[in-house]
Amino acid sequence: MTIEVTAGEPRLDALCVLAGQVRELMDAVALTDVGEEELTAVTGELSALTGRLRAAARTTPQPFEVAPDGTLRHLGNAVTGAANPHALPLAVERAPGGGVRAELVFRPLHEGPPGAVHGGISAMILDHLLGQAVAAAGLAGMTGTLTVRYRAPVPYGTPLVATAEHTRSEGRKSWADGRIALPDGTPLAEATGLFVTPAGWLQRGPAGQ
Ligand SMILES: CCCCCCCC(=O)SCCNC(=O)CCNC(=O)[C@H](O)C(C)(C)COP(=O)(O)OP(=O)(O)OC[C@H]1O[C@@H](n2cnc3c(N)ncnc32)[C@H](O)[C@@H]1OP(=O)(O)O
Repeated sequence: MTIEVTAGEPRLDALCVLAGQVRELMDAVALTDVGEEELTAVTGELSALTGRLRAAARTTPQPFEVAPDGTLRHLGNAVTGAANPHALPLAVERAPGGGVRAELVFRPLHEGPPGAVHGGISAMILDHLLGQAVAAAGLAGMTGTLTVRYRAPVPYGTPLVATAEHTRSEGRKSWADGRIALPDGTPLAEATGLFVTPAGWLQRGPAGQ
């Protein structure tokens, strides 16, 4: 899955490419079977590379910002941020029938129980998607509660589809439902969540603008 980075921003583009390379590194670490000597040698090289990146460092990830095309983006986000190696990254889009959807493939490094994705990783994806469904309805909020029903083990290495939709609002409170499913629609994990719009956001917006 590739995330388009707005043209004309070569440094951010390079940062996202670096983050993608680090994701490959993380996968390689999780699966490597090379011997102890090679592990020690690679650790030494990585330590030197880490030092080079820390030569000029910020204290927070890439912020919420307005991209040159006018859209709001958050390249540092732990779920969607192309500049964050922790992110899949998830590419969320508006669903044709309303709500939001994302296609995703979990990887072996997301393993919790043997052969399946960690429940907390699934919950993280659902949390974000439900939040984005609420935001798509014009009601951005922070998660107040998230309830997940794990119906079947979520596999990694398999194409999956996550969907979510805003269901109702009362004042600053909004609810959303969502699920991670097989491509044929069979639900594996289902969630419902309550999102509260902090009073301050009504004046300033989530990015503090
Ligand atoms: C587009 C991007 C999508 C991103 C999605 C990602 C979402 C996330 O992961 S957010 C991170 C996880 N969540 C958090 O860190 C939230 C931490 N908590 C908070 O910041 C605050 O407690 C917050 C914002 C939820 C509520 O604070 P505040 O606005 O002061 O609430 P408050 O005025 O006390 O209550 C407002 C209403 O919400 C209800 N409420 C507040 N918190 C909760 C809660 N946790 N559970 C249930 N109800 C709640 C109150 O009962 C009250 O209801 P009513 O109006 O009926 O009396």
